[in-house]
Amino acid sequence: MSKIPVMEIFGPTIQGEGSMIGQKTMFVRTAGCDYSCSWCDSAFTWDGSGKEYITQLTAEEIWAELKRIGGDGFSFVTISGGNPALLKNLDSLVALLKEQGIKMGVETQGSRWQDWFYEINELTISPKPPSSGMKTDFGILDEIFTKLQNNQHHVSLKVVIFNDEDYEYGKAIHHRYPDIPFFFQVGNDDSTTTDDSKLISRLLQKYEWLIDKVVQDQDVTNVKVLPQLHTYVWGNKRGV
Ligand SMILES: C[S@@+](CC[C@H](N)C(=O)[O-])C[C@H]1O[C@@H](n2cnc3c(N)ncnc32)[C@H](O)[C@@H]1O
Ligand SMILES: Nc1nc2[nH]cc(C(=O)O)c2c(=O)[nH]1
Ligand code: SF4
Ligand SMILES: [Mg+2]
Repeated sequence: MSKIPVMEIFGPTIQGEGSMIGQKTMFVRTAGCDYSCSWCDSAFTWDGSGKEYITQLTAEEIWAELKRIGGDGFSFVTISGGNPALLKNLDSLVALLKEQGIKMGVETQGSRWQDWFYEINELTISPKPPSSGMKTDFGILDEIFTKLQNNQHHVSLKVVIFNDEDYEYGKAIHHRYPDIPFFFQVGNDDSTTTDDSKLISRLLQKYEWLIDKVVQDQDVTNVKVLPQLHTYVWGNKRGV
């Protein structure tokens, strides 16, 4: 059986972001990313600092770990990373979870397509704005939405916003794919601090700033504005 590079498996917790916010879920976080966003809150998946936590697991071993820590108390699994879309062989995990009656969410930046996307119940595509330092490949992004358009697939767009330029980028993404549910997400520019009360008041201010922009903007109507809910509860803690 082929092995999947896994950084962490945790839960049950709640989905803190995007279209499934509040959903009780387990998480499987894969290792490795084709991007290196300047503000990545999960840089340990790709910058070498989490190397010792990476294990190579088969789909069956991941399922066994999910059951060991989650018991019968879950029916949803979110696969994030790193970029899980780098892994063609995640099809084995996706098939196994489907067989077990588990619904799945995936978090990816939209830089790669995989055929197993068709099996995902809630696919979140999160293109990266200028502040990340990354360049969006619109060819691949177009391909992803073209492939998914005739499927009853739940796919949404989520763009993290740190500044005005990011906001303009988010709008451009929304206007390019107007039929895809769109989420503006507050950027966390201090993803290492352990001072939770300082972090939360800062993130609340940023949330208010982002809400103000959206409510005053005549060019955007059908969008949602969300914080990373888990940071308000657990700060920058890992594995929650
Ligand atoms: C860690 S990424 C992993 C999945 C995939 N690589 C991606 O970027 O979509 C999961 C989500 O966290 C978001 N994220 C990463 N760092 C963040 C930060 N500092 N503040 C807010 N959101 C962040 C990403 O934009 C993405 O939507
Ligand atoms: N609770 C919780 N919700 C999340 N939503 C997306 C996450 C991610 O890192 O991909 C994440 C995470 O790490 N924790
Ligand atoms: S694409 Fe996602 S995991 Fe990769 S560096 Fe950017 S935020 Fe981090
Ligand atoms: Mg996270």
